[in-house]
Amino acid sequence: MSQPIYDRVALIGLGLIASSMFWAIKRAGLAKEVTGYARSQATRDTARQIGLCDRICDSAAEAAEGADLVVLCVPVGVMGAVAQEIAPVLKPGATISDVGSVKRHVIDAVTPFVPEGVHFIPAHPLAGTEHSGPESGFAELYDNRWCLLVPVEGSDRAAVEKLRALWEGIGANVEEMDADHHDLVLAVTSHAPHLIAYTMVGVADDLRRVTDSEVIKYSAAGFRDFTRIAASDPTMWRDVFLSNKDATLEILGRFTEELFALQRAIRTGDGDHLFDYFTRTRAIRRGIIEAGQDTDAPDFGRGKAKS
Ligand SMILES: NC(=O)c1ccc[n+]([C@@H]2O[C@H](COP(=O)([O-])OP(=O)(O)OC[C@H]3O[C@@H](n4cnc5c(N)ncnc54)[C@H](O)[C@@H]3O)[C@@H](O)[C@H]2O)c1
Ligand SMILES: O=C(O)C(=O)C[C@]1(C(=O)O)C=C[C@@H](O)C=C1
Repeated sequence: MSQPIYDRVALIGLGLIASSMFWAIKRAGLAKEVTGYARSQATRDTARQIGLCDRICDSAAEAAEGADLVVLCVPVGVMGAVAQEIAPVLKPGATISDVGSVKRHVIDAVTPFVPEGVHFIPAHPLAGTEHSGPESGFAELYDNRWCLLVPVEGSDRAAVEKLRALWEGIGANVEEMDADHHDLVLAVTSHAPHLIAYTMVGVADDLRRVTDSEVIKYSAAGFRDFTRIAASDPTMWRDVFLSNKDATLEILGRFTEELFALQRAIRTGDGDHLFDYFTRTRAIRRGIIEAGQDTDAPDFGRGKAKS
């Protein structure tokens, strides 16, 4: 057990990310009290039943009042509205943070409501699953995963370091990044891949009408991975795409160009193009495994990839 970093932490929105934060904060003893609030009565009831948070409140303002750290764990599209709701009760010197998958939009939406004397430090843990809701969280979610802090101009360094200590205390490796750069990187590594998975599963579903249940019956491992990603929360991902429009469209444009080139290589029988392309992409995968970034990958061959 560590020393508490904050006396009181408030988690607004009690889904996968908040519930995992709660269990990890408790595991390490990083806060004296954690309060929580979710919009629906059903979620609050479930949270109480499973012992999520020390105190479940019936409004966001009640949960945030007197907190030293308030973390917005709601979909990106409602961050601004929730910040507006809690702004009047935030205590001077408190930190307000978020976990949204997009940063520029959240900064623009929340900043107007941050009271004088309150520190706003956006964050994004690069960890998740396809599950959502209060029962989906687990203490180990952030272990050895990145959490990116995106301090805004003039952020108080002591407040940033305190938030860094919290994320490190719950298992994450922390780095700082500029908001626009974050949104471009995540468009490549997370947002576009999710859209591609949604599309692939949608195509297979259309095809299913022709082949009956064969798509499901014979679904290969690659396709099953797509279906896992495509099972992610629709509200969360709708908001991600609508709020990271430019970067996602830029990456999808490049994706479409490369897809056309591969399509052409198949049509014209250009095996060299296909072979060179797949050799390049294989090296990327091996690089990720060698860097220890894929904790799900089997151990065999790790660090011993042949060319
Ligand atoms: N799931 C992931 O893989 C992942 C990873 C990193 C970051 N994120 C980000 O974390 C945030 C939360 O995602 P999650 O996966 O925990 O979602 P989730 O669907 O599991 O939980 C979201 C919670 O927010 C509540 N909520 C929605 N609107 C609200 C409102 N107006 N006021 C109060 N509560 C409200 C919902 O009832 C729910 O309890 C999102 O911004 C998402 O972009 C998600
Ligand atoms: O592992 C998964 O299921 C995820 O999709 C997690 C994932 C990702 O794309 O890596 C999803 C959204 C985030 O904002 C961060 C992490």
